[in-house]
Amino acid sequence: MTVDAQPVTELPDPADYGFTVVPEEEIPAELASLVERVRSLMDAAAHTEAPPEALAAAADAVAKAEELIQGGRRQLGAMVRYTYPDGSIEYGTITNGVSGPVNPLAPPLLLEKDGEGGIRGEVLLNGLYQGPPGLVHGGWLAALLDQALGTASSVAGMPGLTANLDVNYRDPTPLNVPLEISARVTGTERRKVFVSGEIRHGGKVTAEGTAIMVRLSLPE
Ligand SMILES: CCCCC/C=C\C/C=C\C/C=C\C/C=C\CCCC(=O)SCCNC(=O)CCNC(=O)[C@H](O)C(C)(C)COP(=O)(O)OP(=O)(O)OC[C@H]1O[C@@H](n2cnc3c(N)ncnc32)[C@H](O)[C@@H]1OP(=O)(O)O
Repeated sequence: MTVDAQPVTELPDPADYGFTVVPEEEIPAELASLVERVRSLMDAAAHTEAPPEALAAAADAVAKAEELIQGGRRQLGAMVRYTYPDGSIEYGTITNGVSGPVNPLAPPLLLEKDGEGGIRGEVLLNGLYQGPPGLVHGGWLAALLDQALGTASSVAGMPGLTANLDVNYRDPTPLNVPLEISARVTGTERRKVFVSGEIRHGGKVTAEGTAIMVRLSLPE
């Protein structure tokens, strides 16, 4: 396979393209804690069997909480800048639906470099991500793989968009247990970056995927 999709030495800075960039370490602790609280609230709301009066009182309290944080809304495409322990930098959308640090919908997914050119991470999916009883929804597994595959391409210096994603489900993936995610670049051809990755539970692959990421072609 030819190697034309050369890694760039420095990632493009989204600020040069008009996006707000928030360094991860500058996300207020109070916001992180609110997001965690909302995640927990979503799980509680999805599973509650509390009586109607309690539900009505809870809805009122949530409406009040929402009022408190209105006014001042972040730019839709705002990005977060992560600095890895080796000093290298990575960008993501701050509200990314799979890994955005301020998005309560995103399961807390932290991806780090695996020391061999790829990335790895751990995630625990609760009942909010359920498909079949007790099992993770296949769409969420595909989303997690997509994110990991995109990040693998990006940390290799070749950020891009997913053109094609191919997922195989090998074994049911249980809820409420730690899952391991890994991904790496396997080849390049012109702007195409080929990536592969897996989700494992207890060392066993439950879902695996490959993708073709097409490197961003940015205006000069
Ligand atoms: C703006 C500044 C920002 C700076 C950012 C800095 C840093 C990083 C930022 C972000 C990236 C980091 C992490 C992202 C992590 C995760 C995100 C998850 C991933 C996603 O959630 S992402 C959303 C879903 N994704 C889409 O929304 C894509 C919609 N789509 C398109 O936007 C176009 O379709 C595109 C761009 C894909 C290609 O369009 P294009 O015009 O640029 O290129 P073109 O068509 O010429 O294709 C070039 C070569 O790819 C081959 N090719 C094309 N399509 C193919 C296919 N389907 N299957 C097999 N091969 C295919 C061609 O055959 C040709 O190959 P060949 O060289 O052999 O001829």
